[in-house]
This record gives sequence, C-alpha cells and structure tokens, in this order.
Amino acid sequence: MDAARKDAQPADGSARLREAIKLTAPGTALRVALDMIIAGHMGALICIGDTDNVLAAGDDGFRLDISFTANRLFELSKMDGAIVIDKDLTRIVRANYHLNPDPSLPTSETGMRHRTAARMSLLTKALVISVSERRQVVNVFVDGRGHQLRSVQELMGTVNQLIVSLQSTRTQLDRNLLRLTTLELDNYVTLADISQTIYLFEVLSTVVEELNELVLQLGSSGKSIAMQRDEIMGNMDEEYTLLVRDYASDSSEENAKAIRARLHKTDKDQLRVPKRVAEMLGYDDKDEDSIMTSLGLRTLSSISVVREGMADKIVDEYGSLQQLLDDIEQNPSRLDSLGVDNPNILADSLYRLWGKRA
Ligand SMILES: Nc1ncnc2c1ncn2[C@@H]1O[C@H](COP(=O)(O)OP(=O)(O)OP(=O)(O)O)[C@@H](O)[C@H]1O
Repeated sequence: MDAARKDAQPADGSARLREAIKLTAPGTALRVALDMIIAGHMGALICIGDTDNVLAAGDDGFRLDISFTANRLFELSKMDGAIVIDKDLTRIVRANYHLNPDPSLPTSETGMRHRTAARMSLLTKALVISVSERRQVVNVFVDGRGHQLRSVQELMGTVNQLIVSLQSTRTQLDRNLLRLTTLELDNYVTLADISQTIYLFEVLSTVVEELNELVLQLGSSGKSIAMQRDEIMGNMDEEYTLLVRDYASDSSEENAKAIRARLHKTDKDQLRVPKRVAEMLGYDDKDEDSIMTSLGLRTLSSISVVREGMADKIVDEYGSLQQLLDDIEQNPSRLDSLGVDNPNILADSLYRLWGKRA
C-alpha cells in the first residue's frame, strides 16, 4: 500500500486537476452521465484510471469489462458501491466495488462516500468522482483535492461579470496606451505612467485567467465565450511584452518574459508603487517622476508598413524612438538600407501619431 501511495504523487497535481475538469466538462459523455445521475436523484462513486491500484484497494463487486457509455454508467450507478473505469474512459471494469483505502489518509470530507473518494485520490492516480445523493452535487478529486462541478447556468453568471470587467479594463488600457504613445513621441514618459500601464495590463491578465478557468469548466458550452475573449483581447499579450521590452534595462525577449512572470506574481497594490515596478524593470535609481526613454518597439509595431521583425531592426539601428524621430526627416534613406519599403509612409505615420502633421 505504501508503494502505491508513493506512486500516487504526480509531478503536477494542478495539471491533472485541469485534465479532470476537461473530462467532466459539459458536452463530454462523462458529464452527460453525471447529469443523468443528479437528475435521477441518485449518488455515485466513480474511479477512473490507475485501475490496478484502485482494484488493489478494494474487493467484491461485479467484474464487467464492457464498453463505456453514459447510459451504462447511469444504470450501474443504481447499485451500491464504486464503479471502476479505465483511464481512457473506454471500458467499465467493475461495478458495486467496495473500496477500503487506508483510513489514516487525511481528509476533511464528511460522509463515507466522499471520504472514500478523497482517500482513493490520495492513494492512487485515479480521478475519483463522488456524486452526493443527499446534496445533489458532484465533486471531482485529484490528489486529495476536490473540485465541485458547477452547472452551465451558474458558471455563465460569473462569466458575464468577467466579460464586462474585461471589456472595461481593455477600454481603459487602450486610452492609456494612446496617451503613452503621444508621451513617448514627446519624450515625456515618466515612471508613474509606465507603472500605471503595467498595472492595467496585469488587471487584464488576471481577469483573462479567471475567464480561462471558467471556459475550461464550460467545455463545449464555452466556445463562444472563448471567441468573445479573444476578440476583446486582440493583440494585448504582444503589446504588453513590447511595452516591457521598451522600458526594461535589458530589452531581450527572454528578460521580458522573466519580468512579466515576476510582475504577475506581485501583489496588485505593489504594482501601484512606481519604485517597485522600476526595480522589476531593472533600475534602482528611479522615482515616479523620472523620465523613461522608450525603445519604441510597441509604437513602431503598431505602424502598418513596419513588417514583423522590422521594429527590432529599426531599434537596433537607431537606439531609441527619439533618435529615429531626430534622424528620420533629414535622412529617410537610412531606413531604406534596413529594408523598410516606404520610409516616407513610416515617417508620416509617426508624425500623425504624434499629432504634428496631418
Ligand atoms: N468505501 C466505499 N466503497 C464503495 N462505495 C461506498 C463506500 N462508502 C460509501 N459508498 C457508497 O456510498 C453510498 C452512500 O454512503 P454514505 O451513506 O456514507 O453516504 P454519504 O457519504 O453521506 O453520501 P451522500 O452525500 O450521497 O448521501 C453507499 O451506499 C455506497 O454505495
């Protein structure tokens, strides 16, 4: 039993829980069966996968080895005991099986069915599902952690709130980025402006993460929400990375990725402290009024004639957006040599963004 318990510790429990949520999401055969069990006011205890260890932890029951269907699972739930299914969800191996997991395995669940489910998920790598007959709820257990399934209607209430919040954060961010572009062209960006923008990007990321969680739980019912999310997000992810690269002391993509990971872990209140943001960008000598010079990657990438990869080349050549602006009028042919097809259009676009020329 000890060996089995040791074997049951997976490298990444949360990845397995995500898989379990996918497997039980609306639209799957398993969810159809679970909904039928709930609608029939029945209970169930179902172990999926790691069948050798599951069977080793119990006895009795009926040997079946029949193909898995939602209807069969529903019918077998009318019996007492647990149902054992293989990991690919193709064969039902046992029904009416009595499980005896080590009672010393810790669980905060109440009721024998749910305590057994939590313990079996600690003891084995199986995904264990308990349907409570009394409470009419379904819990999915992985590594002793339970996740209660919510109905599509319940999930949609939260989804709608998150969509509104995503939309309004995106609107605020758009306004902020437009202002930042003008300030960049004026060479008047302060550290406070950057930390405010980063804060909004992080709020946006958090809302998207929460929404992604619900899209996963919605299964096939979440497809239109995912499309709506992508529509609202547009290219915000790339914009964020470009902003970080524009202002970090080391502008490499690799460093930007590391900085973004650190910013994301940081408490939102701390992101409102410009000095903290400066530290994460790689500076220890800045205060909120310090002028920050942009490389211009984000602004250049927003111009249609700047093809992919071209913004990096321009920045390598000129050093910063300001130096490009200083040079572009006198010497547009310098851009020619970098492979920019229409240097004049690029110059016009920059001036238009700046509001200096119609
Ligand atoms: N160790 C076990 N192995 C297999 N089946 C079990 C085990 N423990 C409980 N069950 C199943 O769960 C059923 C209900 O168990 P129990 O009376 O302890 O209710 P409970 O845990 O409070 O569940 P519910 O919330 O559904 O009322 C049992 O009749 C049996 O079918």
